[in-house]
Amino acid sequence: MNRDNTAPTTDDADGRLVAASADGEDQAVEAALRPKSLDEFVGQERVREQLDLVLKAALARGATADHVLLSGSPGLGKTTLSMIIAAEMGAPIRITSGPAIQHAGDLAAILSSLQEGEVLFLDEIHRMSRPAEEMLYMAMEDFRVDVIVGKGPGATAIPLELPPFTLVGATTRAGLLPPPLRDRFGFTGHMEFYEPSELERVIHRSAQLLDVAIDTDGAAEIAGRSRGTPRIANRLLRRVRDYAQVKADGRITREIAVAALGVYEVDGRGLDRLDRAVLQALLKLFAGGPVGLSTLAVAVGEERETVEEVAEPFLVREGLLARTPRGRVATPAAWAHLGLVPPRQGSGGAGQPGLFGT
Ligand SMILES: Nc1ncnc2c1ncn2[C@@H]1O[C@H](COP(=O)(O)OP(=O)(O)OP(=O)(O)O)[C@@H](O)[C@H]1O
Repeated sequence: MNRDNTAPTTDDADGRLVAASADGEDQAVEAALRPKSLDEFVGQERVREQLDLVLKAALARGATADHVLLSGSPGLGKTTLSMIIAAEMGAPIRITSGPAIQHAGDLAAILSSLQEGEVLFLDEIHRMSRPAEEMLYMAMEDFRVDVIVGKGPGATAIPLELPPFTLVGATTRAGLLPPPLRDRFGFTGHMEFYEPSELERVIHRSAQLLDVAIDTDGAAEIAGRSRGTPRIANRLLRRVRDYAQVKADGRITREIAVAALGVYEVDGRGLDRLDRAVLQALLKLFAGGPVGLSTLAVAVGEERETVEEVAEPFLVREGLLARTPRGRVATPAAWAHLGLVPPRQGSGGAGQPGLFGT
């Protein structure tokens, strides 16, 4: 395998234990934990089943598999799945990413060195430069690129034939892809967040590979705090393992997992210190809102972008916070989660009586 670029998306890789994007340690350990076949890949039943058909049909025809687009949040297994596609097809894989391809020439160099049937994994495909994107259209459709030689009026396009290859594009936001690019994929798989029971299976599998003893309740406890994301589940498992080794006999039980994740400030629902600070400010200082984003950010001493991009998406997904035209509002579940009682209707607070029936 060839990795041209290892830069992860860093939008929330700021050292948080519950960040969905990969940090350096993750990258080192992940290779060992990645499932190697579709059978080993946990969850994502629909994508797995559809992909299985696509790959088996291509194998039966003796052809290269259709181009595949995988969309979904960081850490849900897009890179893993691309490696599995290559393994199932018995093909080598080349890994690169949109931000690493700034010029069409960068892409031409990669494409022209591919072997027949090779899988090209292009992470963050929505961040590729425009000229490279246009070159990719032709490469995907006709297995051909025009290499421009020279500059200005004397420039000439030299057509270059490419061997058939399978492009696996990954994006966190399929909606950002221009339709001509989206349309050139024969198969699109949308990766969903994982159910806790699926994450439990991921955790048991990883524990076995890491040679860590863990019981059912211990795995369930970690799974429930992993925000639907295998990468976070694997990371929490490693931190709980550390705790179990230092403070106990190395075996992970529910009690150990609860104590360890308490030390790391990841609560029962997977919220960390920042998430809880935002909720606490919203509830305690603004009686549940509505309150403007900037005001909320000042109250927690963070940048507006940090609150909006790092903390809020998960709080919204969990149904703890709502973004409304009048500002941020806490839901009844937020009060319950922090063990607080919402103010009574018409009690004069900044709350918005009636919005959630509180
Ligand atoms: N379905 C799964 N079963 C078991 N482990 C998984 C699964 N999906 C992901 N993982 C594990 O989670 C980690 C992150 O997965 P991966 O790197 O494939 O995510 P990604 O979606 O490509 O993330 P990014 O968008 O940040 O590149 C890997 O260690 C992988 O082993």
